[in-house]
Amino acid sequence: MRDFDGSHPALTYEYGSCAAKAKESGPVFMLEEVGKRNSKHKARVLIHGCVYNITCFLEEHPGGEEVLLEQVGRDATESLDDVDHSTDTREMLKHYYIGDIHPGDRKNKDENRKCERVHECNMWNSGSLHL
Ligand code: HEM
Repeated sequence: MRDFDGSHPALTYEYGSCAAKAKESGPVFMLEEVGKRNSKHKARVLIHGCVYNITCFLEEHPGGEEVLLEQVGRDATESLDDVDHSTDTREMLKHYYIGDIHPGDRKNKDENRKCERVHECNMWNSGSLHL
């Protein structure tokens, strides 16, 4: 019989005490790694030196799924910046943040840019969720 007290360890971390425990930045990816094994079911992109998993957003994108799929596994910075996206887009990206790109794979203009993330457990009091 499984000893299960109803609290999954991962969920405890994510939604319980993550504010105290969560690291400020995520894992570091090599560009090559971001480019591997992407699909509609696992869609990662690099934007300004930050790595995002946008799988859940593909179908929601107001500009269509296709344009995002073309960027999957790549540096989508220019394509994103070429379109007149609102500041909401930047806010939204924080929710999909999964890590940083290795400093050796960063473009110069991304050097001092800090990747921002939203701690889901903190959404209610961080002001990042506008009700
Ligand atoms: C992961 C990256 C992206 C996110 C989070 C994102 C998010 C959004 C959001 C929230 C909008 C609604 C309008 C706004 O608030 O600006 C939008 C619109 C749009 N996006 Fe993106 N976008 C991304 C990447 C791209 C890329 C790479 C392209 C094109 C190559 C693109 C093309 C468009 C277009 C054409 C619209 C306008 C749709 C319309 O008003 O009919 N987006 N996007």
